[in-house]
Amino acid sequence: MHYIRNRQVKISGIRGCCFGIANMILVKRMRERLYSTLLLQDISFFDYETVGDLTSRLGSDCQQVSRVIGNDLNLISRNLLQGTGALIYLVILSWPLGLCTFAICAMLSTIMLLYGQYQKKAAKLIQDYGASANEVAQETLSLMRTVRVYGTEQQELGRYNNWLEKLADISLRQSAAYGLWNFSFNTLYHSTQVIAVLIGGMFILTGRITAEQLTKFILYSEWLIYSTWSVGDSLSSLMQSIGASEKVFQLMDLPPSNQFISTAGSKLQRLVGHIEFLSVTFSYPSRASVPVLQHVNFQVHPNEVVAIVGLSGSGKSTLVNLLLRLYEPTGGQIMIDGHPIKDLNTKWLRERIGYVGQEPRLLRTDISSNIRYGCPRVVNQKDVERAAKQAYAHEFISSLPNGYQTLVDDELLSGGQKQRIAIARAILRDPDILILDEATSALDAESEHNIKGVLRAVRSDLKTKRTVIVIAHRLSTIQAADKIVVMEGGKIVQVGSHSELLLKDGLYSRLTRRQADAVVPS
Ligand SMILES: Nc1ncnc2c1ncn2[C@@H]1O[C@H](COP(=O)(O)OP(=O)(O)OP(=O)(O)O)[C@@H](O)[C@H]1O
Repeated sequence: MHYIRNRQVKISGIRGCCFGIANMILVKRMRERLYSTLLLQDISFFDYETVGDLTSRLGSDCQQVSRVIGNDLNLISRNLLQGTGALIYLVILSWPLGLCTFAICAMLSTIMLLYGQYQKKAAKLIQDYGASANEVAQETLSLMRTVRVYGTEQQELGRYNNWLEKLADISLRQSAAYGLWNFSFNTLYHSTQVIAVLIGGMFILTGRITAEQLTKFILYSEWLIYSTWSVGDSLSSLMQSIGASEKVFQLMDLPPSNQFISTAGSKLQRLVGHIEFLSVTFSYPSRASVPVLQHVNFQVHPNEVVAIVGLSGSGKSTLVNLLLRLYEPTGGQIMIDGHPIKDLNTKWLRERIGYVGQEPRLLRTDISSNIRYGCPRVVNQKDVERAAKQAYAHEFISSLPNGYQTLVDDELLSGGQKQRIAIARAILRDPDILILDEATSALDAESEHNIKGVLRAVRSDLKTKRTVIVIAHRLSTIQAADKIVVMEGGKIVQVGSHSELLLKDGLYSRLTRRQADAVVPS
């Protein structure tokens, strides 16, 4: 045994190094593959999965899976080979003794398989609970301001502790199972030696084997038992890895969304910007039974500025989501320049749309890179600054110590400043269709005035004519729109210009009156 162990120690350095490298390569490949699969999923996929869960799959789960190749499989195969050799030699030395030892090893293997199965289940639970704990922590830390303002630190700690307790409970059971497994191993290991000495002693007395053969037998049976134990140990950790990896492999096997097949769909020579919604009906996949849009019909002519207004939750942003092909309509269809949107190449279409979302988020990089983000054409710093000027962002950017090179992230700028950067980003693309979803909601009165200026500039600039869709809560920003579409409960209830709609006693005039009342103190 000493000889075997010494040899194992000598080669373990080289083996450890090789498997360390293999491990590193494997983890990297798995993370790359998983990340690229996630990036190519439909948006609806992210309505079901949580960010904390996905990030822990990318992190600790990938690491756990790599142990399978890096260590366990290697140990299992080596010990299986050693154990089989030892068993053959034991049977040759004395078949009755050899069979007794084999029977003990079979018992050990059965216990080991049961233990392995348990470890697999426990590992899966540990990964799930760990992911849930991560999710809570990630959510709480990213909403720190809300937590602080509402004083919910203890509540959040309780939520986190709840998962930690579940984790501790399952880890405790896992340790107990490990103790039981080791106890069974020790008992069976010693019983091999007792059987060898008792039966072997009798065999020596009857002259069936010599004392030297019995000594060899005891040594080799130790080897066999050690190998069986080692296989069991590695198998349980292999099972843990498999338990942890199930979700990782499920995620890695997801096919990419069809919209990422670059050859799919046609590319028009140019995008004119004529948009038609024909009896469009839609429900979000995560709430399939709740209709969000019902038979929506309207059209936007090329170079028109169309405003969409309505109460909160009436489906305004959903219309834009469908136009950006983040979701597919469940009924009816959307036409762009006379072509069904689903027949157009998605990448080509999105490259021609500039979009400013409700809560634009910035990347942790400099302002210039944030403005250039995703721009499909080659642009220089002058273009960036021109776009920033049009978005009325140039002045505040220039006042920062490092100007356009200032490192920003989501926390370092005000809501209005972030929106202005997002508007500059959309303008820099020189899009054929510009979509501003509540782009003025976080802007102060002066900036709102400036954004109205942007809209005016967009309309009057004959060289850069484009179709513009504006979703706004503040009706004062969209009075000059060519057409105003009024939505209520997923349906279009009014369409017309500001003055036309004011003359009718409908939702638009009610909303306008309500906003005017809110501004003028009674
Ligand atoms: N990803 C989603 N999954 C399920 N339901 C959603 C999802 N996004 C929005 N909804 C639901 O769809 C409905 C319309 O939402 P939408 O964001 O389009 O309204 P909106 O008119 O833009 O509202 P607001 O003016 O408040 O932004 C709402 O009832 C909302 O709860």
